[in-house]
Amino acid sequence: MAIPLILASASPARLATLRSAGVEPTVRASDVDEPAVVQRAETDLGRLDAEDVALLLAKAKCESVATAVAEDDSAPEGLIVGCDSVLALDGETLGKPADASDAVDRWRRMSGRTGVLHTGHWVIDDREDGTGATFGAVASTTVHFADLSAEEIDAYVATGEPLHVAGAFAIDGLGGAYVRGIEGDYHNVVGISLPLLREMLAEIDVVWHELLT
Ligand SMILES: Nc1nc2c(ncn2[C@@H]2O[C@H](COP(=O)(O)OP(=O)(O)OP(=O)(O)O)[C@@H](O)[C@H]2O)c(=O)[nH]1
Repeated sequence: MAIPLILASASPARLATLRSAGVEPTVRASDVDEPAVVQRAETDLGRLDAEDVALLLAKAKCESVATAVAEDDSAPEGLIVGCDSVLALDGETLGKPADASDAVDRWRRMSGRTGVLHTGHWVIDDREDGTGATFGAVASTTVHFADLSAEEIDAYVATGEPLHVAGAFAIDGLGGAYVRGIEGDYHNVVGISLPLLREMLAEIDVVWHELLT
């Protein structure tokens, strides 16, 4: 019997990535107000860098779902995993574009340049016989963007894909032609780093294949 995993994310890409690796999670999205969480933290701590933001939001989502699971007698016990992805470019932390105009502006800056896609991962061991551990980590992947003409940027944004993803690009989608290369974990760009998750679970003595259905 596989150890149950609860994915605290509405991301179809994270779900597909886990499924492709043989893990069938229970999806339970959080309703975290991400800008409010960041603003509150920066009021206390000052400006956060991209990795801090990704980890903070992954933690907030995971904890929100853990609270909901605790209040729901019908919810399965298991390992709760939350994630958040952001693109660091020129010292800025970029999530999903606000609108098409923002996506065009982003690509005008990304074209021919390099950014780093950080995905924060947070795990709460909510198993009945588990460790109760709650901890996080960030995986970072360097992304080299191709040189795009203004016409290519407009055409890509017009597809709508950039509007739904952090960094305004999907490496496994229509944006694949616009990524010249990466250094680091590919799935981390898509939204969840499988090797990092494997290492995190090893910290609580969970062996990866114990998750496989
Ligand atoms: N398919 C794909 N999705 C990407 C890529 N880069 C970022 N994303 C998605 O962009 C979204 C980043 O926004 P997040 O706030 O981390 O996650 P979300 O989709 O809002 O879902 P929650 O975890 O419920 O907040 C995630 O769904 C990522 O999977 C990519 O290269 N390919």
